[in-house]
Amino acid sequence: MTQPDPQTGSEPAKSGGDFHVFDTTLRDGAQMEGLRYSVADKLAVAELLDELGVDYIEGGWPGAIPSDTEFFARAAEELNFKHAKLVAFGMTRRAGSSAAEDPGFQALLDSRAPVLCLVAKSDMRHVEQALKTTPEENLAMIADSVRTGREHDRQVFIDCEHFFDGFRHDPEYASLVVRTALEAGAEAVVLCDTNGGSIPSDITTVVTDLRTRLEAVLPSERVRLGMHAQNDTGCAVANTLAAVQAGVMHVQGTANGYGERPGNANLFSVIANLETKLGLKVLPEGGLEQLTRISHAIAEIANMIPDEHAPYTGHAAFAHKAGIHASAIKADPALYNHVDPAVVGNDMRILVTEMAGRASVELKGRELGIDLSGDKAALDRITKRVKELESKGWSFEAADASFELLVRDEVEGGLPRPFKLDTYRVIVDHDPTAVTVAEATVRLDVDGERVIATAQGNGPVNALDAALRSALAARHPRLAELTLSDFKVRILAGSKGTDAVTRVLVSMSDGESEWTTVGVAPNLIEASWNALADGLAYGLNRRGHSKT
Ligand SMILES: CC(=O)SCCNC(=O)CCNC(=O)[C@H](O)C(C)(C)COP(=O)(O)OP(=O)(O)OC[C@H]1O[C@@H](n2cnc3c(N)ncnc32)[C@H](O)[C@@H]1OP(=O)(O)O
Ligand SMILES: CC(=O)C(=O)O
Repeated sequence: MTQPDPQTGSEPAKSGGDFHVFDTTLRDGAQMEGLRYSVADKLAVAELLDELGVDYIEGGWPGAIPSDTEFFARAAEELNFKHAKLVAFGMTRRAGSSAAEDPGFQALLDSRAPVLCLVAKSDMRHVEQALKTTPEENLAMIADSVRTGREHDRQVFIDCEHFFDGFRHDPEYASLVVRTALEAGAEAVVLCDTNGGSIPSDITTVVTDLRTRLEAVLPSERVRLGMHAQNDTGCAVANTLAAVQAGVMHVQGTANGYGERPGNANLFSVIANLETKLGLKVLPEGGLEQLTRISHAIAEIANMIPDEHAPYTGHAAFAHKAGIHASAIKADPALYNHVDPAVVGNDMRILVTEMAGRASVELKGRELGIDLSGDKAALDRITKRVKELESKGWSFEAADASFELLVRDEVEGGLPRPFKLDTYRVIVDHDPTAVTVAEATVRLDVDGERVIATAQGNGPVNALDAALRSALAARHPRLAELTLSDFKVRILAGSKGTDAVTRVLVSMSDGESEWTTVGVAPNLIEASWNALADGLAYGLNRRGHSKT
């Protein structure tokens, strides 16, 4: 790749060429508080990252962390990457020894990983106070470790810990560390903002100065630098891009930005920005479209809730709520999307709330397969109803099914209702010697016939659900396929504190898709009933109206 010129701001090259995307989800990402992968999890994440098309996957630190040693042993047998190379992370050999005799270094070779990434000290203060050795011995540790790795046919990367702080403190020494590693045969030297305290202008200044120093003593093609940014200033992605624009050709980061403290550079944002903003094709063909899927799949394996608001991959990354936005999107989605969401495998969504205008309602209708264009009167009525209901605590943005029921009420006289409620009654029976049970009785009008059913449950809503299903089972056997997948309650403070209302969101599934309805009432059971009854009615009608 031709490096962009930071002085002239010339355009970066259009192809990634020998640019590296280096993922450290399984090593640095695993240093995140609250995150713990099993070996099987790590194998699954590595496979997903290879599918995405990253060039290097750092799997952990064999020899230091027992489960990482096991991961590398299993990876050597079980993983068959299409594109990526597996990397074993470790540190340069200990002071006063040799890499050949250092047991830690030997464990890296034993891991059978074809690539090593070794952390090295580049800040003089760390050499003196943490390593407690001399500047010369630190350089010898780096050179010896790189050469020994190369002698064993390994590609070797050097991660220069605290590089930016070290360079500001002593630029001569920090540059000498990088030069020593490159001269010893390192594939690239990665500049780490370990404390994450830098901002983009710091990165540009340091990388530019460093390149000038190195290119004065080395051929420019040998000055191969990388960037590893922590997110302590919230600038990790911006810092990585600044480094690329200043000439680095290797970027490190983690899936969804997982990592120690506030995390690492979110590699998915970095990749998307490199491809769509800097014109660098860094993934194989088709990779970028997998970004959203792979981001969510890794979150699931990591047992983390996917970040709804993550750039590019979040569920809300292309969700538009404001009426004015929707009205422009109606003319052309590009007016409010910085890129086409499909490029990263995501979707645009229109949210209908009290901030909606007619355009939002029309676009949302289109998403649900209902053409409202040209029906100004219906658009006015629906927009007005949404605003009124939202002001009373309803929330349609998370309840598409309730919005669809409302729209169909307005334009089609409503979906056929499988039942009409006459009354219900719920009793909760607390017995200190037994499990508390709830009993519900419902009286319904089903196709003109009165049906009464009673059922028990572990709580009032569960009992109501069971009674309703029992009343309808004979006429609607498909009810058995509809399961309750989520139930959320929120108490909304009223104006005087005592007049609070309850909002319930009920999500249901028929095994193929999921839909959500909302109910609002001063009473928890009433709000739940409303959401539940609408959810079941919607589900029973679903085959006829396929989108939620
Ligand atoms: C910035 C980063 O995120 S780097 C990655 C950090 N990750 C981890 O630390 C996770 C895994 N770490 C571990 O399991 C352990 O810390 C081990 C196995 C590596 C070392 O454990 P111990 O031998 O008990 O040493 P301890 O953790 O107390 O201290 C680190 C030692 O490594 C030395 N060291 C630190 N960096 C380097 C380096 N780049 N090269 C050589 N030696 C180093 C320190 O001087 C210290 O030496 P000492 O044992 O003589 O005091
Ligand atoms: C190596 C590394 O993870 C860091 O310096 O942040």
